[in-house]
Amino acid sequence: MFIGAIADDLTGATDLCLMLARGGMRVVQVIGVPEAAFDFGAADAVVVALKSRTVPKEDAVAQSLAAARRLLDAGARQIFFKYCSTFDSTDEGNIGPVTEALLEATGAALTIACPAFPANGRTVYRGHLFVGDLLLSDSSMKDHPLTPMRDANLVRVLGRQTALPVGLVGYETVEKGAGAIRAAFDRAGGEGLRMLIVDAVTDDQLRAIGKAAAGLKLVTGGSGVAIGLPANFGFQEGAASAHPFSAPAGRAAIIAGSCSAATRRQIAAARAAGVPALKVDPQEIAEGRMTAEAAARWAIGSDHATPLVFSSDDPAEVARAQAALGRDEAGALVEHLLAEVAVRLRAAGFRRFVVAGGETSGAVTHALGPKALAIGPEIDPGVPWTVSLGDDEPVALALKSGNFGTDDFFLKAWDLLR
Ligand SMILES: Nc1ncnc2c1ncn2[C@@H]1O[C@H](COP(=O)(O)OP(=O)(O)O)[C@@H](O)[C@H]1O
Ligand SMILES: O=C(O)[C@@H](O)C(=O)COP(=O)(O)O
Repeated sequence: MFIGAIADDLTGATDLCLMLARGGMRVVQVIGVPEAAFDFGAADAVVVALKSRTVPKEDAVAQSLAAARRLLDAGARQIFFKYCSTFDSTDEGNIGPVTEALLEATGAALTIACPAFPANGRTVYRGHLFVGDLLLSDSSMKDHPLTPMRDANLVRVLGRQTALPVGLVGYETVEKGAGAIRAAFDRAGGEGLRMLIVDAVTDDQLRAIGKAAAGLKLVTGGSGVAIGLPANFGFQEGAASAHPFSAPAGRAAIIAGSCSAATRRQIAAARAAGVPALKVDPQEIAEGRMTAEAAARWAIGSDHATPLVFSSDDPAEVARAQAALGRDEAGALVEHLLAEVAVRLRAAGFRRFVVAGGETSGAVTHALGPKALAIGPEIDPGVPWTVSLGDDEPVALALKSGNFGTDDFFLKAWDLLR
């Protein structure tokens, strides 16, 4: 194993797997901290998918450390901590505390933090994160149900999450290439800095950052900064690496718990194209007026190829549900219901699921119970099809990050399985 990665959510893990596979590596995604006896097979890179983005920071640190120990014991040469390309976190964490713990576990003096992912419009300039043309704090991420992002200055955001000194490697340095970037790392290390936000606006800059990071025991960021890492171990971008992929036959459904702008557009496009959709509302769930049994029965009874069950709503409605129920309770009610719907659908013969939302994907995947996922073809940047491994009843899962994918994602994803 060359790269051992820890991802703070399920969609982020598949996103990273896709990037490493495109870099020529054989990649396996493990669900949750693997047991000591877990057989990683011939994987060049293993991505452990946690659901640690919004849990209390102590839990996130404990889970991440347990995963890191397994990966280091299995021989991982470099540890990668994957978080969201929109730096989803709160002032408590979990990016800062987990990075601190992983620095200690790996014995690394210094690491980088780079969420840039130009293919999906995430760029970092002078330490500020942009989503498309907007600063993070002006983007729809300011209204995220669990991790509203209202400051685009990542040095400041990360600085609030850690007592360790945070610095910046600016655009002028990154432009000069890997040698200059490595020299900046050395200088920063000499000054006692421990975490460096790194500017990047293009894939070529990310490749240079990856090359400069060859000597770092710990790298942190979005999947974008992983673009240059496989080459450090002799792998070639584009080399055939994916597991042979074949999706199990069976019925299909779309399950959406993301309230992100892209997911809401995708739902609108699917409905406009005639996909039947059932909306589940947190207050109806809390009052027992909507149940998983009823939602699953609706999907099973549908004569459409890909019925859609969703909770996604606009910021005003999310705020209303949160005011009535509490933020975490509203989220948990929806996650549990959608996960149970998936379990009931599988029992009824459904074998193909598109799931929208990182927390939602975590809940659904944990409920379905696979231990690992094999990575299949790319639907859109950052979103591959996957198939569950070591499962009596394998399922094909497309775990879509809330803000990824074109508007027709829920319509076109199935074409790759035909
Ligand atoms: N209508 C709603 N009201 C309140 N919370 C909701 C609603 N729909 C979904 N949620 C919660 O919002 C969170 C969305 O997070 P996630 O699934 O990670 O999506 P994303 O990928 O867009 O971040 C989940 O915890 C989900 O249960
Ligand atoms: O880096 C990214 O943007 C994604 O891989 C990711 O982690 C997104 O998380 P969700 O939007 O919560 O799915």
